[in-house]
Amino acid sequence: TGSSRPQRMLKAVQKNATKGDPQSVISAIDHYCRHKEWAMNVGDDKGLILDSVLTEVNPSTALELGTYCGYSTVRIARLLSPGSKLFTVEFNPAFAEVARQIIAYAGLQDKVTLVEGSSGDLIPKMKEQFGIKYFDFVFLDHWKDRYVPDTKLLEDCGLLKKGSVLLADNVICPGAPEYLKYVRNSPRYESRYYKSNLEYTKVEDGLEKSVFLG
Ligand SMILES: Cn1cnc(CNC(=O)c2cc(-c3ccc(F)cc3)cc(O)c2O)c1
Ligand SMILES: [Mg+2]
Repeated sequence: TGSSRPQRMLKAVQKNATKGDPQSVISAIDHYCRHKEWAMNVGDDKGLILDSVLTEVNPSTALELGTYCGYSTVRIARLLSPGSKLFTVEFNPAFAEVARQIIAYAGLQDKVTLVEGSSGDLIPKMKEQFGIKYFDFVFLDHWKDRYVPDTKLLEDCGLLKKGSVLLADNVICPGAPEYLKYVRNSPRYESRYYKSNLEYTKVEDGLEKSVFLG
């Protein structure tokens, strides 16, 4: 059988990027997805917003829900301070396999722990399994109908502290209407919408940044 889109993306990285150079991995994926075949990475436009929020928060322990091929994993991990850690959760084993190779190609494997499984199952186990106290930063980019239940789970498991930042992708396209209602109406969050566009297109999309107030 033929290759998959994630496997073709990995090939493009191995062909066009420099081993150990995260920026070249990001550029190789963006070029491939803009000129060869679209893929659901956060992309370069929203990626710049992700970079700026991440740099502002400078998290010690970050969580990503929805690894896919590891594009945003590389974007986040490349900006972490020494000793900081990124945990990323992916349900799909084929995606996880490609992501591991892309993260390793970027040379970021020591900063990243990729956990395979469903976020709903894994979040309650993270404190005990990885000795995590809190997440300073959470990037939500998995199934859009999981954004609300997993945010509630993070709260209930005591994994958010005052000032923890949630950044959610795709709040317009494909959309996460219940999530926007939840964080915008809750007294426990201060939310702000960053208008942008769906990766590699002119369609509107954006990121919602929500600060947990404790
Ligand atoms: C299967 N699967 C594994 N992970 C996920 C979660 N991610 C998404 O669903 C996702 C979807 C889109 C998108 C798809 C089609 C379209 F026409 C427009 C937008 C964009 C994104 O940035 C996403 O994150 C889905
Ligand atoms: Mg997305």
